Amino acid sequence: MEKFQQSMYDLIVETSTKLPKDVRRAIARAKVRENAGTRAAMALNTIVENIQMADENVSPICQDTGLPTFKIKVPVGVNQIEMKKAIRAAIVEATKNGKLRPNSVDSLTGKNSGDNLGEGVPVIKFEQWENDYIDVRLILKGGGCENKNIQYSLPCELEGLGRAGRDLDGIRKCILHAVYQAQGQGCSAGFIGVGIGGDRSSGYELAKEQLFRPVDDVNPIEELRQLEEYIMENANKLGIGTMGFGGESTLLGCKIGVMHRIPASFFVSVAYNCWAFRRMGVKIDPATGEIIEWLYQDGEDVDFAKELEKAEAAAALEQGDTRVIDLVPPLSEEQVRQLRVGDVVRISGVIYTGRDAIHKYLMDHDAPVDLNGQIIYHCGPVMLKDEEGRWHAKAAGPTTSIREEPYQGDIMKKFGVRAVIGKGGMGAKTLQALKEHGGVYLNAIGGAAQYYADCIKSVEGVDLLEFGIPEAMWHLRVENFTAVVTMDSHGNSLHEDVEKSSLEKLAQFKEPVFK
Ligand SMILES: O=C(O)C[C@H](O)C(=O)O
Ligand code: SF4
Repeated sequence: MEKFQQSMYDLIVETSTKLPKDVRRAIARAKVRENAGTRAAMALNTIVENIQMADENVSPICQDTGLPTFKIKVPVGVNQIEMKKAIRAAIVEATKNGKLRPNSVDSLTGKNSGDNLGEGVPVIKFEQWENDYIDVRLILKGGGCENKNIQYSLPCELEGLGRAGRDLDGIRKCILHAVYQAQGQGCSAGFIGVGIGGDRSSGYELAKEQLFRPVDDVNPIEELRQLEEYIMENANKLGIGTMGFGGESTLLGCKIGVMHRIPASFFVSVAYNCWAFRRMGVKIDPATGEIIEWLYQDGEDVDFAKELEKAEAAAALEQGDTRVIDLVPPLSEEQVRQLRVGDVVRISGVIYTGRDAIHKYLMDHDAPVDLNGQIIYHCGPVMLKDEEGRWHAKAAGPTTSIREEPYQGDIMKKFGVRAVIGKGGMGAKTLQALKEHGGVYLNAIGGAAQYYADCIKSVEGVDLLEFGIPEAMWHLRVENFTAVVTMDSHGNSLHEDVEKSSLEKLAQFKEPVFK
């Protein structure tokens, strides 16, 4: 087994940097559906470009490593303790090499361990089997989509859909509702795994297990096959679209599993995974530890380079009616008030990252830099220091902004911040503050971590690094950083509009389908 650690390192790097073929095909299908020229189509093009860049740079597709989860099947007699040690060592090495972001945080002190190890991290689950090889599967499921997982206890009342009872039709309603409530915040278009039955923990476990099924397999249970097909057809009618910009591609895959339950409980658990569906697997020789075969690599590969050429040609034709506005911070109130929902902005200059820890901190501390007229970027990048001690951004896409909702408006007013960049949109409190104070919300494309890292020309400084790499305030000099205005200072919010219209569309699925 002396090659096992290297094999695990290769698996981690491959999972973090290259999407498997089945996922690529699903994204390519979504591209065909999304109408050229819309914001959703533009977002999908950025996603495709990002996938391509991650391939070429062998760098993380998305900056969020998630909670690395290994599922391993071993022949009887294989030493699991040694395997665990090798996996942990491979995780540390991949983190050191910028293939993973240090993502393991002490829940009580908030301290980032710096190497992706911690109490219960990574997750490693073993099972024995009677085959003569080892099967290792890895999923890197990010936090934004994890936060959109949802569990229903039937019977229940669902907004838009009415009562969901303890039957297949009730399950149908829960799944549609799960897609609706995620909106664009889990970086749609997404994939869902559904677990029917079990208790609260085994139900979620089953839901997550479904994410290991190939996207294009067929459910062997006839009712579930029908339900999967129904969901794929109808969830895409909700009009949420890529990034929640509105559009035709909301769901890329739906896999449903079932287990027994106890008489009093009926859970439907839904695990939501973003488009950056990083899960991979290998077969391992138990004698040497070498990789015998890569999984999820059957079937046709998608030539994204060709797809991009087509998209660029279409975009050139559509350019006409899009306002593209160049912004160089510091921004004035007047400049910001000219921006309207739907405008595309291109930022050049220095922007400051700030996410959960920074927002909490700024509520009762001074800012480490003058933020007047400045732009805050909701982002926790992957950073590497070179031999001369200079920092480089290896992956830097936006994080889910709604988590900052309790703070954002107050912080914008307190420090004179004029714009925030993030993804998934923000709520009524922030919208009101944008109106009162003169501010704007800019939606970047979630998961496009290579695309945005490429816009970062230098790292000019960092404050509050004691919060850990993802939570520190990085000063990033960017060039042509592109984002879409989705909330403006005139009370308009694309997110509010899409949420409202998708709720109306959800209501069309109220009547029973599976009797
Ligand atoms: O932690 C992050 O970088 C982002 C997170 O995955 C998110 O979707 O909000
Ligand atoms: S930022 Fe988006 S793509 Fe990345 S892990 Fe979070 S939900 Fe997934």
